[in-house]
Amino acid sequence: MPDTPLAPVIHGNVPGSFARNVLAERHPALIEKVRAAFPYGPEQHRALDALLRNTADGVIEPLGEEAHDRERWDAWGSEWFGRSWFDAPFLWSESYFYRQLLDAVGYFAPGPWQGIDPFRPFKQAELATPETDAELAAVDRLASATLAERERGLLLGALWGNRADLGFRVTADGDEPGADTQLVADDSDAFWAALPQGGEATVSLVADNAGRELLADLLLVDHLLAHGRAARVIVQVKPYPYYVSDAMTADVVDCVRRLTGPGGAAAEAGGRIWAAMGDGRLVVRAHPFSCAPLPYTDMPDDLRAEFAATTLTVLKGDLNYRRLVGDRLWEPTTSFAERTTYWPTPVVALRTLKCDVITGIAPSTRDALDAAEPHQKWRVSGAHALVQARM
Ligand SMILES: O=P(O)(O)OC[C@@]1(O)O[C@H](CO)[C@@H](O)[C@@H]1O
Repeated sequence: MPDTPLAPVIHGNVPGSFARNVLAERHPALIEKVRAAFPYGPEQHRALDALLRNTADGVIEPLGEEAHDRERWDAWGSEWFGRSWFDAPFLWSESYFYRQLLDAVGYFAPGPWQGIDPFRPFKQAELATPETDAELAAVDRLASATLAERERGLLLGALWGNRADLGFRVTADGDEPGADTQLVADDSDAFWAALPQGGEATVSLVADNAGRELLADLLLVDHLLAHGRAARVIVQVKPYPYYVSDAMTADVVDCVRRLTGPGGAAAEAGGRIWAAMGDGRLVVRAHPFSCAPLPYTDMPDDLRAEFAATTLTVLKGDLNYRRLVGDRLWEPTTSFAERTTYWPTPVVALRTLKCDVITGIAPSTRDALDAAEPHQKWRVSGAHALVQARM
């Protein structure tokens, strides 16, 4: 790791902060949303009530003795047990909240609710929206564009798809990106240059949200494979439901089926993706560390080796960005390249800005954003996005 002085780790105990708002507002709202989405029984209602009370003013409890991943969570941060949710590092407390929510709804326990994704109704609803129809129809228009336009459109589609995360929507104002959307950094030329046609590259894509974001990601992946910019793509998803809409293998399946449905260019892409999964050019992986409450600097050797065996890694979304550069209050001009030197391949981040963490922007960009938006709202509003590369 380079010499950049470390910025403070983000905690949820700072009044008025984004992190505190997530713990105090977003999580309770999410519990109620999940509760309303399923005909859960009394046991689950009691557990959800308990979680609601606990996150507000209780202390963090360890997982039950029977939990299959108790040891793992002990290793990932048993020092936070017995403390307030607000005093633990934000990344840790948020991740653990999702783990506890799964316990409350019986996701891991043997029984009828085992394996029922509490976020599935929201993910599915998104795949059925008119906006999704419109996006798939737009793939036809892209097919007749020049190659450069098509590549720009596919990359921006995957980028802005990240605004659609369902956790963000629990508390965000407004739904769709507005006209004021803009890129605060754009290294997309470096991304394409790293993947020349016929270069036999293997690309790792660390996915973020299911639904529209994943559809756009898969269309980008299809393009990389179909145009010889990659010979193989490994898509990393989550092994269990996480951060509301994070993609799992089931969501990849839903998206591929959705793509193949409507006909036209999207369906052709869906057919190619299906075939690529069949012959191993597109591989889906779900490593347990994908749901770890830790930065990627702590990734285990086996996962590091998986990434190291590839040509380039693309990390999607806000949470992956936090884990990539560290969940800290960086000065926005902190070097992205320095923060990511530890990553075993060249790395590209595609994210919309929905939390306090930001690195790698020019001083003039920071100054313009600070001047335009009081209280640095640009960091969290989802109205801005970036493509950052370290080659
Ligand atoms: O990773 P994603 O889906 O782009 O965003 C996740 C998110 O909505 O959740 C976190 C706060 O709860 C932030 O990192 C971000 O706002």
